[in-house]
Amino acid sequence: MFTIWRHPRPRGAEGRCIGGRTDLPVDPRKAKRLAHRIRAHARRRGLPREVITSPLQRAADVGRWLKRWGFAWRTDPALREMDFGTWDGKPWRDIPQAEFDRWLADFCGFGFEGGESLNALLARATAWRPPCALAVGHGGWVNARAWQGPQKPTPATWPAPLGYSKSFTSEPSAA
Ligand SMILES: Cc1cc2ncn([C@H]3O[C@H](COP(=O)(O)O)[C@@H](O)[C@H]3O)c2cc1C
Repeated sequence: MFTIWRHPRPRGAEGRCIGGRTDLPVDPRKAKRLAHRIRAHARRRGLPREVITSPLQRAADVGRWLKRWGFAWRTDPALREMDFGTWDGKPWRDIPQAEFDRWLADFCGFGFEGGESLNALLARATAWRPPCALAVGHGGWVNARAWQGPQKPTPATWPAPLGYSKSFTSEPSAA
C-alpha cells in the first residue's frame, strides 16, 4: 500500500494546460506545509522515513524539505504528469477548438503532437511499482492510477483532479 499526495498549488497555472513538460514553481511555505503533514502521517503510522516524488519542482520541492528532516528522498520520471506535447504550458484559450475536438473525439488515443496519450499515461501509472509507502505527484497521474475501468475513460467520465496537497491511498497493483 502507498499514499500519494498531489503537490501544492503551483504559481502560474491558472487557465493554462499544465502537464509533465511544464515545470512550475511552488511557494516554499506551501511545500514545507505539505512536507510537515507527510512527516506526521509517517510518524502516526510508524512508516519508514522514505519518500519518492515526481522530478517536477512542484512535487520535488516537498521531497527536498523532507530530506532536510532526515528522510531518504528520490525522484522517478514515471511519476510525471501527462505530457501534453505542444499544448503543454499554453493557455487553454490558445488551443484551437478543432484540435480540442480532435482530442475529445479520441480521448484516450490522441497524442498531443509529440506528447503522450492518455492510454500511455494509464499504462505508465498502472504499471508503477511503489518502492516506498510515501509519494508526491500529480492530479492526472493519480486519476490514471485510480482508474478502475473496465471501460476506458471518456471526457464525461474522467474525474476532476485530486485537490492540491490532498492524498490518495492505493493498493500495490497485483502483478
Ligand atoms: C486526461 C487528463 C485531462 C486533464 N486535464 C487537466 N489535467 C491535469 O493536468 C494539470 C496538471 O496537473 P498537476 O497540477 O497535478 O501537475 C491539472 O489540470 C490536472 O488536472 C489532466 C490530466 C489528464 C491525464
